[in-house]
Amino acid sequence: MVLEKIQKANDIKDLDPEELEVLAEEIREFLVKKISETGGHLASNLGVVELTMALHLAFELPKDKMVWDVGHQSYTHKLLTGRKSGFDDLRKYGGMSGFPKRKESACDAFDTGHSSTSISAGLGLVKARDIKGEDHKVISIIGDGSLTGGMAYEALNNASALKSNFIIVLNDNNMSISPNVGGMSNYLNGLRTADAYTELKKGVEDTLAKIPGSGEKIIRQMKKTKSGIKQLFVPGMFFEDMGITYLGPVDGHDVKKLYRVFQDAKRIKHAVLVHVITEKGRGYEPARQNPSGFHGIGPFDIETGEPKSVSEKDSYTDVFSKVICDIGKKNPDVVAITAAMSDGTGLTRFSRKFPERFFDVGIAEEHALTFAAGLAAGGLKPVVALYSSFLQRAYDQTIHDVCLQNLPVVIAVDRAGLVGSDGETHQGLFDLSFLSTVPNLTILSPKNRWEMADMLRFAVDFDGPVALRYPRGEAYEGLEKFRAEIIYGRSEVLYEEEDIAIFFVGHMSELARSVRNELKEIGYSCSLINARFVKPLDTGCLEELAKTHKLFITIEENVLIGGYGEQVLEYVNRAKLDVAVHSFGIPDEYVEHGNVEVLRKEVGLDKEHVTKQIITEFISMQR
Ligand SMILES: Cc1ncc(C[n+]2csc(CCOP(=O)(O)OP(=O)(O)O)c2C)c(N)n1
Ligand SMILES: CC(=O)[C@@H](O)[C@H](O)COP(=O)(O)O
Ligand SMILES: [Mg+2]
Repeated sequence: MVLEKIQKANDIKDLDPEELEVLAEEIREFLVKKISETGGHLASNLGVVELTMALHLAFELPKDKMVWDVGHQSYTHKLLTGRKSGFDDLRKYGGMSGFPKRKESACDAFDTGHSSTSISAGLGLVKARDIKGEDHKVISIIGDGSLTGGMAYEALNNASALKSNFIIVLNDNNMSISPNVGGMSNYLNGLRTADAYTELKKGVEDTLAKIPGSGEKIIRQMKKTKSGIKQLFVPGMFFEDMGITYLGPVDGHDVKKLYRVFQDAKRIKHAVLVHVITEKGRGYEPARQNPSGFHGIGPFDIETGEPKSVSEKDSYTDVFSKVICDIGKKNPDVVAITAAMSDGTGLTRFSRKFPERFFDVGIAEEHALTFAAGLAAGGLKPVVALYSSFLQRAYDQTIHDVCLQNLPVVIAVDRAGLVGSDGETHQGLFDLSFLSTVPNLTILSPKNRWEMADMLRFAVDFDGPVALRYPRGEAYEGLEKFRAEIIYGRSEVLYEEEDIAIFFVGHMSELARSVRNELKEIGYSCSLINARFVKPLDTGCLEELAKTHKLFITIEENVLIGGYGEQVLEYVNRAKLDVAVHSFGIPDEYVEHGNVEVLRKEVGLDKEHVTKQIITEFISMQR
């Protein structure tokens, strides 16, 4: 096997040229096999096999620095830098990450996970290199989907003034997770068909450059002209006009051509963009036919491409997806917005039913929130569905554009809490803290699938901004008999006893309920309260229950700092209530990848740990 010859970075350079094609095939076979067992990001990785090989042939690792945008397509890079055995426990707790990690390898120059950061980070590495007088190349590899994100343009704008080499590789497969959207995507479509121009341009430029004295001047003049003829010579004018040399489009599955263009790119003394055309899912027919379905996938059967396990139960996202359609049918003012995550957030169903009221804005969370604010100011009822960790991008817009004007925008905060295999960059562990500080914003979280539906209806009917937070995965079907009407700012007391009161936020219902059952079995008197609203805090409920309880317990899947528990404690102290407070949540650290149940144990959000801690706390209070 040729792949066996790759034990460490740069080993690929020792292969015979005819072995490269075999290597590409073996890598694809390896990726399909491994990801069919562990799950992971398949389609994007299959698309960049040759591109990654060419990069590894043309550059020297770890001396040269590669920054992979999002990083979900870095599997071949991991293979070529000696991490083959890591694929056995890819994305498992303690195992190899699905994203580049500096702590994992010296060949990973920058950690990624969220999109559109690679050009900024790459430019930073370039400037650091130049200031320190070092001599290496910096290459940022960004996808066409990630090029819809605002940060990429801020970085290009900044990079255009550069006077030293910086290589930006645009990996254009004409896909984000779903088909890519927007004007830049259309522009790239135009360039994609201009294959002949590259050779023509190079030929013309080479010939002109040979004219002694005036050749270079003619080329410069030609690039400045406003006439349409420039198109013929200068594809990629958008970039060229900014001062960034455009090379391409190049066939992203032709290692030799790619290698040659990277050698050309190395010689340019400013920022250069190499436009590479690849095919998402290449080499595995089910992924090629359905790249969205094979973007991020669980274990699957290689023969059929079918997932190995399918849940019969609805996820919280499924409930959102169905109920928002029902709401949309009755209320023509309801519009829905996604930032390139229509499948993940469940909005695809809405998009099919109400295409004119659905907006995929690209990977542009900041814009999504301000756009929603504009829609609301214009009299509509926007529902923006985002993952918790991607909402981090749009914090200012949430404050400045939505909440400051008290506009009735619903922010559906999906993937809140631990998400699992994607790890640190994707865990939704901060939203309660950063949203709770925002005036005018109401924050809700459902205890089960029925409350998810009720809360969504409540949020859409409410005249002001609302964040509705719910996790990845199956919607809880317990506590089904509790379905009291949702009253603004009021918690829901499920069981009222004495001594210990357990307050939980959203999907911590399952844990809180099982802890209470455990405590009841050994004779404790214990109330159970569904917070429902994290903001406003139900202070009346706290005051009332403080009269009959000695210990308040809070449970949330959010960092403890700034979370629900801290707000409860702050109020108890401020109002001088005679009750102790103990909070369970995520400690002040990043939580890595792994199975969610395993991670919950690691952070102490499991039944055994919580029960034991409560008993210890309660006994120590009695002394
Ligand atoms: C800020 C942010 N929003 C959303 C995502 C989710 N996401 C991950 S990959 C991806 C599509 C990226 O498309 P592209 O850059 O073209 O890469 P491809 O998968 O096509 O290789 C999206 C939307 C993200 N990682 N970061
Ligand atoms: C890389 C990325 O950001 C997405 O592909 C993400 O992994 C999707 O996560 P879900 O599987 O939770 O939709
Ligand atoms: Mg793409």
